Amino acid sequence: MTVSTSAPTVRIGSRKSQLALVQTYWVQEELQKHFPDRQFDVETMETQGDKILDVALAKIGDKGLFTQELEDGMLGRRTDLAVHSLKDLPTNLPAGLMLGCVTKRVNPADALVLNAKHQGKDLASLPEGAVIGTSSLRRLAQLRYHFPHLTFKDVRGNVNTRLAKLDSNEYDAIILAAAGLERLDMANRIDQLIPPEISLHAVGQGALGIECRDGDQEILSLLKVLEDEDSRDRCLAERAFLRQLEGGCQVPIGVNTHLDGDNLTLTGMVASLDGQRLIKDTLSAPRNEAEKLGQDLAFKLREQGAGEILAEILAEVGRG
Ligand SMILES: NCc1[nH]cc(CCC(=O)O)c1CC(=O)O
Repeated sequence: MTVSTSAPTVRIGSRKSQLALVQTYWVQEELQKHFPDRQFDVETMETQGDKILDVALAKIGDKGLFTQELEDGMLGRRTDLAVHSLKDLPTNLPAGLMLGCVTKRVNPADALVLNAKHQGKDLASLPEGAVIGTSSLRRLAQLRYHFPHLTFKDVRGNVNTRLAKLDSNEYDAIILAAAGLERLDMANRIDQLIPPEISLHAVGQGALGIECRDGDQEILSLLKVLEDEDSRDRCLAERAFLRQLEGGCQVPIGVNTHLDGDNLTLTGMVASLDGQRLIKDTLSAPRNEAEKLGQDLAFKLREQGAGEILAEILAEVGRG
């Protein structure tokens, strides 16, 4: 005789933006496919980052702006896991929570999206003074360094809002993550994929990070089916690099990683806001030392002056 025990419903927290929902429904569907006897519900929440749209992101800093309400849900046991774009998940999580899973990464590169009047152009061939929309200090610093003929202007809002501003001629072009456009089925809007020699991507860009209560074995065993080991090891190295450098505010830090068998290579850079100075280096290590690799590269960049650049930015942006 079998006793039927009905396992509790698994509650998944998500932001409400279209991209967040696409990502969360994908996770829900995958979990449902692997565990047809379990029930998976989605609970949407609005985060601070969704509400504050009139202040430049760089000025707000990055203390869980897009994650805190979702984290409160898990700590208060109203939800069991939260789906994030990994790049929005701070490298230090609140006590009681952990990064439970990193999913298979899609293209981590940034993409140039042009206003229709510039069709066929790229970053190098855009006219002098063309206005590029980006709210990321990382994109700003690297693109200024390589393309001093361009001008840059902050752009906020979700992906659809930013595209609407571009199309209404507020900008000549904007920079977005290729991953977000792909997931929203708008890869056709990509005019140029920006190669790593020009701009290193954000830590964790293109992967989803699933957060859960620390040591929640039941949820962790479900999440195992979504884990991609290559993406995880690359992202762990990237996150350790950022954690070791970060002074508590959003700073121009970019990375690139690749795996060659078990050998993991990490390239990282720190740039000044004016794009005048850019410190960049590369290190490799066995993949099972991913986090140590990230830390070691951070120390290497500090030896080359990254600390001074970061201190200047902290002073400039006015937060610690
Ligand atoms: N901070 C916004 C954000 N967070 C994640 C993505 C895109 C998806 C990803 O990088 O995984 C975006 C939009 C963008 O940068 O264009």
